Amino acid sequence: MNFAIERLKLEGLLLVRTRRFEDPRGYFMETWSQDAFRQLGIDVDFVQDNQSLSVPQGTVRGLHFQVPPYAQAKLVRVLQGSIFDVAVDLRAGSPDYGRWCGVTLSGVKPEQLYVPAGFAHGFVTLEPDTVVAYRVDAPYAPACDAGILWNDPALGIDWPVDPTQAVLSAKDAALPRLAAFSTPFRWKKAVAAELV
Ligand SMILES: Cc1cn([C@H]2C[C@H](O)[C@@H](COP(=O)(O)OP(=O)(O)O[C@H]3O[C@@H](C)C(=O)[C@@H](O)[C@H]3O)O2)c(=O)[nH]c1=O
Repeated sequence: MNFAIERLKLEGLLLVRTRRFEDPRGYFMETWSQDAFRQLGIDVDFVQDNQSLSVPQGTVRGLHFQVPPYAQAKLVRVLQGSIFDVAVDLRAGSPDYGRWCGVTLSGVKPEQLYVPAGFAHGFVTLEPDTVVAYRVDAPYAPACDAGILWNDPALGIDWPVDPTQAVLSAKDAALPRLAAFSTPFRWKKAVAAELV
């Protein structure tokens, strides 16, 4: 088994550690294995791989999620640089609703964050030229794209960035606060075949 999981403080949120085989050439590691993940209790069918480069340190992307029927679970890793990666529980009825959890991920540590559907996700880059890669289990569906303002005081996220230095897209800077989402979502699993 090349993977081990650590349960984080929000139910379902996992830190996935990967065995790295090092030799004089460098290293080899698996980054995802459907069989191994199933053995660990993570039954997920990824359908899309994403990658982003954030040039300035202090780039904030998030907090993002897709609403049903295209809600997404995400497996996030950093290829280069480092991030403070954050997930916010948006599952109606969850004892953790509205609570956040953050972990540092970097290109030099074989760790990934597994974020189940029902969470908003975002990160701030801690170094210039940071490359983030993640797999998602539902396709991109712009009509289902949603987000919450990264520094909504109601969330109280302790972002390791000076807010006046944070670099955001215009879209992310204009996202609503959590209080704007009054209707709880039904976080049923997305069906890729529904995409036309
Ligand atoms: C997310 C996404 C975006 N796009 C396009 C839309 C847009 O023109 C351009 C940039 O999109 P965004 O500004 O939303 O990219 P970005 O801010 O990097 O969005 C990502 O943020 C992180 C935190 C996540 O969790 C991801 O799920 C995703 O929402 O890429 C796709 O074609 N496919 C996709 O899956």
